[in-house]
Amino acid sequence: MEEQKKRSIPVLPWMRDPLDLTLFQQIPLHTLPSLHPKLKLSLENMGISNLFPVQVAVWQETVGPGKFHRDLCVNSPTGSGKTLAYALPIVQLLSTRVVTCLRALVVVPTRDLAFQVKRVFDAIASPLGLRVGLAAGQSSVADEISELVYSPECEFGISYDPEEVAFRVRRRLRSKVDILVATPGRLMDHINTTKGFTLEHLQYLVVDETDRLLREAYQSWLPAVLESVQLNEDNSFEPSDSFLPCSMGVLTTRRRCGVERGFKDKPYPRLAKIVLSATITQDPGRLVQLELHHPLFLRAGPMRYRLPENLQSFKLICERKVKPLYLVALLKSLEGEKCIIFTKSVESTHRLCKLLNCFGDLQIDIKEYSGLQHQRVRSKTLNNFRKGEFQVLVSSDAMTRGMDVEGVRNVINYDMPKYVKTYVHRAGRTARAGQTGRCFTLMSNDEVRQFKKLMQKAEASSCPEHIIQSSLIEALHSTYESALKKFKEKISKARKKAND
Ligand SMILES: Nc1ncnc2c1ncn2[C@@H]1O[C@H](COP(=O)(O)OP(=O)(O)OP(=O)(O)O)[C@@H](O)[C@H]1O
Repeated sequence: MEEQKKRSIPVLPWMRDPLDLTLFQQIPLHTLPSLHPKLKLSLENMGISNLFPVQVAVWQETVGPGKFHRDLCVNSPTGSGKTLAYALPIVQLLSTRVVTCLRALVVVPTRDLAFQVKRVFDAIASPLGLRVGLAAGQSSVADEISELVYSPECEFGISYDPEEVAFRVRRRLRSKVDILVATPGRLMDHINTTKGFTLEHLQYLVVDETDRLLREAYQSWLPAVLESVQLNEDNSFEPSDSFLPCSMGVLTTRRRCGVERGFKDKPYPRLAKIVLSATITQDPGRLVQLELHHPLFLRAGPMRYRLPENLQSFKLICERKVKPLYLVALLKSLEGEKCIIFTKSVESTHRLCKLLNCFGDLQIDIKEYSGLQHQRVRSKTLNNFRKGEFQVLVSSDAMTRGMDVEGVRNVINYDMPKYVKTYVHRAGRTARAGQTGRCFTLMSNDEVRQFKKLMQKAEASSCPEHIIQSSLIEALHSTYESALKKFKEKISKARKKAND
């Protein structure tokens, strides 16, 4: 009944006829004739020789024949290369810019994801002389401001007209960056309080992990951005793709023009948008907030949720009270392969990590990554995990969205996810970029049915049971007893310390 009700929720008309990404092939870089040579070189330096299907499709609709006449809504699996799918066309389209000002804004939900996306832009935009900024609370607001805006000296010569002087002062501050990667909170700080920070020249807006960003208002960042841009749209009307400085050092932005239905074919300048997620929302009420222009929906196949092609899913059935034993046995069998364990909450993450570290003979370096930790600690842990300094990360769902760590061979759901979206994002930390990967989900007998339903929504063709020999579990019992004792001692010591 509930399922039927959900199915009957209407979707927006443009979502009913998607462009199927599975019909696109990977293509070698040299077959893209318009690709900027420096961009091609940067990609080659990154070890990239082909573009993935989603990247080809977005390129065609932006730089290619589509010419960005429509906004794009992209629903493509985890690890399919969505970051480069938007970064490449934006960098190519900005490669002819003359003066630096903020032309592209990429909004992502978390700070670690913002660092990751900035790194991708840095690699391809810097060789073209484009500057990329970060507004994610990585440093103090003052430091961040100094990286984003500056005041050019003695630029306009002498003037005796007070109106002109006031105008010049207002316009004095300039952007240091062409592209900004931001989290909503810091973005709003800059919109509201940073002098000289302006979105008036913005031409491209990317909303990554759209469903997550639309789920929470985050200080109404989206209306604030659209409003700041619209203020300027009223003043700039000439359709052109170029960005020219005009007289007196003041910049005029010429946004891409579009032909909107209901506007009697009148072209008007607009902000071009790309919104993406592996689990895009279909909720019309949420999607309309994005004010997409004649949107084109790009989706991989007919299903709403799609798992990476080379992902294998397994279920591991055991009684609740012996779950830690099964987990330890599983970790031992994975023989030090890079692995992320997901739990249901930050508290569970902390406890499980502590408990695993009490297993003396496990000989696997295990670290915690959760919202309970200070951001600095979290980022350091993630960097060390990336570098391969330890093999197992125990994480809360802070890690699920977008994070790309090379070489993660296995994901373990210590706690079964409640929602298919959570499964998709957790499992998607492995089997990225066409690699193989496995996702194990621990569950008790009474959770099996619920898990089956969840997997059906994710179009998982099969999810066999992973069997762990009972002899292995029995052999672990005594180690578990002493680990548990050690764990309890540690917990009570920590409590005592906190109370002192
Ligand atoms: N054309 C390519 N060739 C080889 N590797 C690529 C290519 N494009 C992207 N990659 C790599 O694929 C991995 C996944 O890319 P990315 O993080 O953009 O995926 P995503 O679709 O955004 O995933 P998620 O939905 O989890 O955020 C990255 O390590 C990236 O470097």
